[in-house]
Amino acid sequence: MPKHLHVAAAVVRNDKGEILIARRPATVDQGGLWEFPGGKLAPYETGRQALDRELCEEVGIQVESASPLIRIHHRYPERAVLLDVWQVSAFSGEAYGREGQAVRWVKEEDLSQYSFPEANKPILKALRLPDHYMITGDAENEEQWLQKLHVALNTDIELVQFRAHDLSEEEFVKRANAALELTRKAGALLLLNAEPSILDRVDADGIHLTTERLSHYASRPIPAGKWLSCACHNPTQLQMAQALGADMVTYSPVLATESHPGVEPLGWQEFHNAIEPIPVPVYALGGLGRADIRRARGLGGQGVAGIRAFWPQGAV
Ligand SMILES: Nc1nc2c([nH]c(=O)n2[C@H]2C[C@H](O)[C@@H](COP(=O)(O)OP(=O)(O)OP(=O)(O)O)O2)c(=O)[nH]1
Ligand SMILES: [Mg+2]
Repeated sequence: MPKHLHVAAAVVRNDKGEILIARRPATVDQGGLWEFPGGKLAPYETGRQALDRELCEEVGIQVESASPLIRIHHRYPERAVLLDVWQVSAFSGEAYGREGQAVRWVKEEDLSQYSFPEANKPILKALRLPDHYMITGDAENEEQWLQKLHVALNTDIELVQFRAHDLSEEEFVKRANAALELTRKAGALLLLNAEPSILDRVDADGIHLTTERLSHYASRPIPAGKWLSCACHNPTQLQMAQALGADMVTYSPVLATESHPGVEPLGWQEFHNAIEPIPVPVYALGGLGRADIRRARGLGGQGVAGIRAFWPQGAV
């Protein structure tokens, strides 16, 4: 049985929005690669305590405010690690390599130019995803629907799943192209809840697979440059989504919802237990709203997804 290491690591941002990375010495595990500063938990330390200590020891800063980002279980040939990754938004001190290692502040969009350990891949995804994910709802007509999308994008929606099971394919494509114009202007991502082949007709940012569609694929059905989201309701489906290389998943129903009466909710404990081994950003879905984002993140999720909580209700 390989040794299992619990490691706390931090994505530290400065006030220019840049992220702190450090280079691992050539001689250690994953040597020569860039990393987010951090290290192993000492006995009896919590992740947050280890984070504070390691950042002080390695890069000379004092953490003032941190929140959980993602937990990643990963198996290297030599050892298994649990990366307990935090986002640090406030700190004091000037970062430098206290152990002689190179450290750099880099723009988020430039992180992909650096080589990180294999386990870090989901961190780079989680960083680019917001903590709430809007699924589109109804409107009286197309014009009002686009108006609602516009209103949502003007508030703080950065990730949209276009879901409309009652439209014909032609109508869906037409509306998706109109939606794409709005999301592009707003700098938001648009995922289509449809067959992956729809990307030939709409150059959206990605696809959301229903659980039913998820079960039809043995490998990733869209290119790496597009985002793949999957709907999951049990641990087996989470594993299937992970095997397809999903970039994010929704997990539901965490609480009871009006849209699925009679379906037994999973509850928060089960949400946490199910997603813990899955190194993919997970949005909690089902009867949740903005007030639940902190809880979802505290339990290892990326945030909350929903229709009702985010899609403008009534006339706009
Ligand atoms: N700190 C950190 N470790 C990472 C990252 N990605 C990744 O796979 N790891 C792995 C590499 C190592 O196997 C383990 C971290 O262990 P470490 O050797 O840095 O721990 P440490 O700082 O406590 O080191 P030391 O006191 O033993 O010198 O986690 C990352 O982004 N940051
Ligand atoms: Mg370290």
